[in-house]
Amino acid sequence: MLLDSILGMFSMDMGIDLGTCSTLVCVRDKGIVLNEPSVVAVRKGTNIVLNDGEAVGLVAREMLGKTPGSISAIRPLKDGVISDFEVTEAMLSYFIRKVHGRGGLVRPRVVIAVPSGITAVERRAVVDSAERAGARKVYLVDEPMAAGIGAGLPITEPTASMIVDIGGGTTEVAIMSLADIATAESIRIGGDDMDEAVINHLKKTYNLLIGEARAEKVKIAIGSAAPLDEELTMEIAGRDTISGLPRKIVITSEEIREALKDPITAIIDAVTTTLERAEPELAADLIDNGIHICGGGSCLRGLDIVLKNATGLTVHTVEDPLSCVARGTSVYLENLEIWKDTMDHSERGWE
Ligand SMILES: Nc1ncnc2c1ncn2[C@@H]1O[C@H](COP(=O)(O)OP(=O)(O)OP(=O)(O)O)[C@@H](O)[C@H]1O
Repeated sequence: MLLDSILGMFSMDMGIDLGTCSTLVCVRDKGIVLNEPSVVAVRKGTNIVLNDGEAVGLVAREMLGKTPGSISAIRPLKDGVISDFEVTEAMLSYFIRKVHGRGGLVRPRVVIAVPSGITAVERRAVVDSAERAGARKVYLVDEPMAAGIGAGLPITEPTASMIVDIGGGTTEVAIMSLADIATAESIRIGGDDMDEAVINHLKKTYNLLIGEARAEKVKIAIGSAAPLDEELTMEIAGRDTISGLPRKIVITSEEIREALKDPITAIIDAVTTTLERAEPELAADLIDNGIHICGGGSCLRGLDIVLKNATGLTVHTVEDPLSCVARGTSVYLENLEIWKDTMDHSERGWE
């Protein structure tokens, strides 16, 4: 333990929100120092990362449009968990190197936020990947706890705090009290499923094929969960599935809302089931404390309204909803000496 504290002085310990869409890294006393897409550019059909392992994150996304054909973009996390180990390791290793610098004397300790619903095997995979990517010691925290702490909720107090974190691949719902998760639900549905719903709608209704990036743009530009004061329209280009030729159409926010119904209903169901399973005392606290929503998906117009209607509780969107998990990991870093024994961690490493 003493050795670890001394080593800590020579390494730049970091907190990582390893997300399906983006990865954020924060460093003690410096806040968020990296925020890049969780994308890796590899030579097509292989796991070889381009540019000697440097084609990761923003660089990978930029390279994509420029040299199509020989390069494929891999998102190594799916539904919030690692779907491609080798590529995740390459990605983590690049991010750790970028933040820590090659000159770092000692390998860093790393706190990683993971979905609360992942299996022990999946947790192990995250630890192994981070260790091989250059971490000295790896600690895991549950995403809802990190989100609660990052949002400044009183999760260590004897009152209920409820977090709904809607990410790209997962939605995490948790009721917390006394620094522990009392009831939680993690579903593998998030913003990516909304994009897919947009793609399917356009294919089915207009025989128009669009890609994921364009579908995400539609969702962000005119997507909603509840009726808007002023409904919106948008022109969208894609490829006609019958003629094979490019074509443009105009779509409305009403039809996109209808298309998004399934993933949104799944999110609402996860929230109501969690509430139904909560201890009555904690459920009662939530009448005053309300629900806090975060993650990129919480920015969808009207999501707060449909959640309020379904639960009867006040719904607050946390400040800076995309970075609250990362901010929470940085609080864990600050308190690592006190909290580390309560956290899931790698058995190897020096202590
Ligand atoms: N304004 C917006 N309206 C709707 N959705 C949005 C908006 N901004 C971002 N998103 C969506 O939020 C999702 C990404 O959220 P976030 O960065 O919190 O996920 P992540 O942490 O990478 O994923 P996960 O937690 O599942 O691993 C994407 O699906 C993105 O399209």
